[in-house]
Order: sequence, then structure tokens, then C-alpha cells
Amino acid sequence: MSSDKVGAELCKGINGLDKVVLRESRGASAEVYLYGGQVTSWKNDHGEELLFVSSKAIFKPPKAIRGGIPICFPQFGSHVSLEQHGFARNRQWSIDTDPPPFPTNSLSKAYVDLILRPSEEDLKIWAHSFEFRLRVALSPGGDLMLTSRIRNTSADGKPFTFTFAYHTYFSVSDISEVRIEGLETLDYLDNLQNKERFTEQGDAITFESEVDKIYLSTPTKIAIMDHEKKRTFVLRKDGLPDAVVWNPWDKKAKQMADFGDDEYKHMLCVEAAAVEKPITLKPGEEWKGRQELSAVPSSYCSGQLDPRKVLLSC
Ligand SMILES: O=P(O)(O)OC[C@H]1O[C@H](O)[C@H](O)[C@@H](O)[C@@H]1O
Repeated sequence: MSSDKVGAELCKGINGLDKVVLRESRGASAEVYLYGGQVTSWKNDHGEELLFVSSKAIFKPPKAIRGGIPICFPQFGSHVSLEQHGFARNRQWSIDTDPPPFPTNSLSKAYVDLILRPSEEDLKIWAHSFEFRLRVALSPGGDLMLTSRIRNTSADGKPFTFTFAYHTYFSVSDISEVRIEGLETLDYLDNLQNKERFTEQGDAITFESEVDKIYLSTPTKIAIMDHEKKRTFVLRKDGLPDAVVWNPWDKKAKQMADFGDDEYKHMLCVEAAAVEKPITLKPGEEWKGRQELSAVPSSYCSGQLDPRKVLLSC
């Protein structure tokens, strides 16, 4: 890491928590808290914030930070007897000063490598040795890239199984002006209806009430179009077949202590995930999951009414 303007700099964030600030030459930036290994800010080269973080977010252990990109591991949701979304999002990560070689095609200097290993206490609640390496990088054009590498380091010959999500909170102007393209006609599990399986009907997905769905085996590109902002987020993913879409809407919003009553209007979670088919790693095996985000003016995407064209042209 360097302390130059372009690159990565370790400094203090809210409540004295350590954070790494990434800066690219054209002005894009990102912030990553070591607490949770969590991205809490991603700004374009005009300094506009692209991620949502609640004004009521609590930057203090043991609560996970409400917003940005929490890491859900070793589980997404609450299937096994672990806390909801696992513990990676409320553990202290370390800077990985000597990560194993990282095949990368990016010329970026703005990146940081973090590592999470289980503590003695963690091993009591999830008895598996692992190394979780997370690279967060900004491309020269301002794209935000997260790569997770999870390795089974157990010496006892035991495999382990996990589910995973990059729980990304996008900042949007007004949820009623937003639509998602790339998920129409897919099957999903509806968390609001006992995880029952349905098939999405109709055109692009829009929002007028609470949504909590796990879309299964999705395309690798998903577009989130904010009409009022004239901005399109493009999410690209690899190793993560599913995509969770969540907005708590007004009633749930009021039930969350770390979320403002009206903030649901200005956020949308679209999360690259591996949920339906849990991943199993034998000792020595490694899994890799990537999420890449870009934000482009909507006018760059021709044929907005045709999702295939949008996804091809972005
Ligand atoms: O409040 P949290 O534990 O951060 O979870 C927030 C939300 O995360 C996901 O999107 C789940 O699908 C939702 O069911 C959950 O309410």
C-alpha cells in the first residue's frame, strides 16, 4: 500500500475504526472498513456516492454496519445455527500483507487485500479452519471489484459447506423510479413466502412494496436502472450463480433500529450470491467469487426497453 494520493491509505474512520481509502487517478474512490471487511463508500469521479449507508448505521461491534457491502459468510440468511448472514460481517479483518499471487488484468494501484481467519471463539460456533482473502480494487475507470478467495485450511481432513453473498446496498434516487433488468422470467425463492419457489413474470422488475427474493441461476450481468438519476449500475459476477433482491419498504424499515423510517426509498440491495447450492470445500481446496460494479449514465445504454440490448451495450 502507498500513502500517495492514488492508491490505498490506511486511516481512522467513524468511532476510530480502521479503514482503507482507495483513490484512482481520475477521482473515483472507495472506503473499506477492517471491521467486517466492509466497503462503506464508492464514489465516482464526480465525487457522487454510489452506495447507500444508513444515517443510523452503527459503526460499533458487534452490530454489522447497515449499508455498503457487508460480506455474508459462512451463511447467507439463517439456515444453520449461526447468526443471520454469518459472522464475517462483524469480525475484525486484517490487512493481508503477503497475499498469494493474484491473477489480475487490471492496472489499478488502488486496491487492498484483507484476510479473515477464525478466532478460538469462532471455532466454537463454526468448527472449521479457513482463510478468507478479500481483494477490493478500483479500476482506473472507477469500477469497484471485489474478489473473495476462501480456502479450507483444516488439518483434520474435514470438508466444510457454506453459502455466501455480497450484500450490496445501492444508493438510488427514488425506489419507485428504479428497475432491474436481467432477472425477468427467472425462478426465485421468496423469503416473504417461506422460501417458496416462483417464476418471475412480465418485464423488468420494479418496486412498489417489500421485496425479499433469491433469484436462481441468473445471468452474470444484471442492470439496475435509476431513471431519475439517469444512472445505470451494472453488476457483473463470477462464481456466484444467484442474486438476492431486497428492499424492506416502510413497515420493516420502522422495525430496524439502525435504519431510517424513509430510507427504504433511497436504497436497493442487489446481491451476488451463492445460496441455493451451498459450496463445499475439502481441505486444501479454494473457492473464488467475484463481483464487479460499474455505474454509467443511462444514456450510454442503448435500447433501454430491451434488457438484452442494455446488457450487451454496457
Ligand atoms: O438485517 P440484516 O441481518 O442485515 O438482513 C437484511 C436482509 O438481508 C437480506 O437481503 C435478506 O434476504 C433479508 O431477509 C434481510 O432482512
